[in-house]
Amino acid sequence: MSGSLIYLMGPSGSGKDSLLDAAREPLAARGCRIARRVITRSAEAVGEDALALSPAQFEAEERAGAFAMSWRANGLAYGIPGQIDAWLAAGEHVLVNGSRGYLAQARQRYPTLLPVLLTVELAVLRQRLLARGRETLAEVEARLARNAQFAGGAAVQDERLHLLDNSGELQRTVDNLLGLIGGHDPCA
Ligand SMILES: Nc1ncnc2c1ncn2[C@@H]1O[C@H](COP(=O)(O)OP(=O)(O)O)[C@@H](O)[C@H]1O
Ligand SMILES: O=P(O)(O)OC[C@H]1O[C@H](OP(=O)(O)OP(=O)(O)O)[C@H](O)[C@@H]1O
Repeated sequence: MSGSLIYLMGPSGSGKDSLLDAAREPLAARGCRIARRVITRSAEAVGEDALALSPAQFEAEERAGAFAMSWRANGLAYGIPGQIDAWLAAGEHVLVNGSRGYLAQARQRYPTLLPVLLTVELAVLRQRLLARGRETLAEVEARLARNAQFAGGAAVQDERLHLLDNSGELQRTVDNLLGLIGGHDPCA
């Protein structure tokens, strides 16, 4: 039987990378892998353990069919390696750091995916983006504006969506993610 795909989404700064880092070991213990993303962001950028490619390299990989999923946002290109299909086919569960803007397309390819939306109060979001210090003030404002476009939109009103609040302690969010996943069996 094929494994389940957990598609994690959330605004920039909501804590997706932090959550995945903190949940890595307990997820692995439940037979759930976290896909390593390919991003056209410099390798020095603080944050997740993603593979950095230049835009030209990314496009070449994309054309060659290297990605199971790929999208553009925040002036960057993001890809999920095609390797996840082999993992899923082998019955392994896979968690990906996805995009709200790409959810509909992701669903077309993986109709049974489990969509999880990480949420955080707006004031906390702004403060976390500023404290992270990775983006310029203009880039932070652009990310908040992108988030405002999603608020109330189809991707966040979907009744199949599982909401996970990360306004408080990260460990509580980790526990809630594990509970959510366990409750839907993929990584139980
Ligand atoms: N529950 C939390 N409490 C306090 N700070 C957090 C929490 N979750 C994440 N952060 C911090 O918020 C910032 C954004 O988190 P990050 O994981 O980079 O978000 P994303 O990957 O969604 O853009 C980071 O500086 C991180 O340390
Ligand atoms: O359509 P959206 O839901 O807005 O998502 C667009 C992209 O932004 C996020 O990137 P990322 O996690 O790299 O954000 P970060 O740069 O803040 O870490 C998310 O993971 C998507 O790749």
